[in-house]
Amino acid sequence: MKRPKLKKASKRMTCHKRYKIQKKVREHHRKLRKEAKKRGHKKPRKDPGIPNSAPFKEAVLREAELRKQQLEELKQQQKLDRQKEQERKRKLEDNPDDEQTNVEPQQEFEEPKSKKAKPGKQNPKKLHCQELKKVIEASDVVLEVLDARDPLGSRCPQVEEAVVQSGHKRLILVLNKSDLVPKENLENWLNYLSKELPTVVFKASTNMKSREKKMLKVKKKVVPFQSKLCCGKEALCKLLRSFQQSCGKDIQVGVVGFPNVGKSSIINSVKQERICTVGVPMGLTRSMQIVPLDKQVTIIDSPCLIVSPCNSSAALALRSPVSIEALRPLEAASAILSQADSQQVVLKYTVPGYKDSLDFFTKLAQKRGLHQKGGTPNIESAAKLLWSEWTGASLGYYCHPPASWNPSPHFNENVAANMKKGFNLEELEINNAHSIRVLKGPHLTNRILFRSSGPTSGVIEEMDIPDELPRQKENKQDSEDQGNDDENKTESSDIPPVEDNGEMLPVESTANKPSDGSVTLAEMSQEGDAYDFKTDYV
Ligand SMILES: Nc1nc2c(ncn2[C@@H]2O[C@H](COP(=O)(O)OP(=O)(O)OP(=O)(O)O)[C@@H](O)[C@H]2O)c(=O)[nH]1
Repeated sequence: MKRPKLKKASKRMTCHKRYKIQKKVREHHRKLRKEAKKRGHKKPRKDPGIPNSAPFKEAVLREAELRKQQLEELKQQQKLDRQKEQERKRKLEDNPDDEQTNVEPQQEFEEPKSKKAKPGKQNPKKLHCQELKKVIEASDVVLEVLDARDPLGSRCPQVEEAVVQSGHKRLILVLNKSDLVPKENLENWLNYLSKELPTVVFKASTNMKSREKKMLKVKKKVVPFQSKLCCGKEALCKLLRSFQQSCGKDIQVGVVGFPNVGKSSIINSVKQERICTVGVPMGLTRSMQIVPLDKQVTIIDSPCLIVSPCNSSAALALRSPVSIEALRPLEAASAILSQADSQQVVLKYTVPGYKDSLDFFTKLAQKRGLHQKGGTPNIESAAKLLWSEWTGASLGYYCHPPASWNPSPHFNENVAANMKKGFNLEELEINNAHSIRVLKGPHLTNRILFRSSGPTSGVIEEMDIPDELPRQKENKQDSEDQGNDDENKTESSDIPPVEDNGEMLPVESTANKPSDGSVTLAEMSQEGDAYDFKTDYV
């Protein structure tokens, strides 16, 4: 006989009873606190974080983020190992007599180990390239994310060529970080880039904290997200949908670009959720991540493009995800400074005029109170400060677009026309105009004119990456051999050579003359060292 279903007892109670319980709970907590106080326990103090005025705030955050990532990966690895061990034990327990199964699980267990060992031995840059190629191959539309502060410098001819050669893929340029450049400049760039490819003006949401995330989920209607923080989302989504409708099939959209241009931030902004890892450290994304936008459109996040060693020192300094210690800060910062407008630099950093980069770093160190023992200005710290600001996400610098339109070699008028097929470009134009209207430009003192080095070459073929890192190994060996000698070296050993008259040698010449046996920026890249994966991608 079927039993009638019992109705669940209601948890409702009288207010009197509820308040009584709450009071009891409060009393209980008070008692616990009192007892803890008696035992000498103090309430743990809240971490106040790093103040904005702290020097190297971004560098410190970067390192903390990397450490966190490494820890998470280690935990994940340990968890996987534990799971495999448990599985093996369970199989052994199930079939203790079966010799074959005794052997097989062992092999099964060992095989992934050897597979896992491979990536460690293989150059991690190659893995990076493999992932990137997978993303490009899987995509119908490739979004090339450009930093609006240097759009030309964040274009990668190699990726564009790969997309053009595929024949059927489409390429869209996304001008991200448009909040960091003056409006007129943004308009000029939009006009310039739109001649070649569909271009979307974008400003990704940057401070989407977990609290905001919760708020989004709870109060779906009162979302401060779109209006306040993100700009260009509608334009991008409508553009992708217009293409999807013209294709009549589901589409995959790959997001590619150099480190820190905001690929993951764009995906998070479009999804209005913190799905992809975002942060100031360069090269945070290490593998592709598939994010469905809706039923028809899927977005794929990709690891950053690898910068080729043939680029200028400034391009290497701005786009190589090396740790600040691995990079020679004075060399990197001088390369950046040499391409910036000196008057605006003076205005931004509120230092008196400077003769050369060494003079500037000395003055900056004095201004910011960066001193070594004995009170001499710590110019290396000043250089690090400048470098971390320029590779961070808040400094507003901008470049002028070329006077005339010079299409990239792989683009001709036919290719450009082909790339625009299937998109609703009139709608895009209206949406872009709206985005520019809504955006506030950076403050006058936060605008530095920068001379772009032109498109940055990227490495997308695995074979272009060396297997071994001979120089790095040599250096390691050397430093081990030198032992205590190195420890005795002062910080000044990193300072680039200075001419007799006190002037610092040009960046290129200093790049060729490492004073302490360490490799220069260009050398590091050539030998696969620009990405210090030991430090950044353990
Ligand atoms: N001001 C501003 N900052 C942005 C914008 N988009 C991203 N950022 C910041 O730029 C930094 C890098 O953003 P990510 O989304 O991690 O960049 P990514 O291209 O995915 O970086 P990788 O993982 O290195 O490839 C973060 O600190 C973001 O907060 C933007 O539109 N405006």
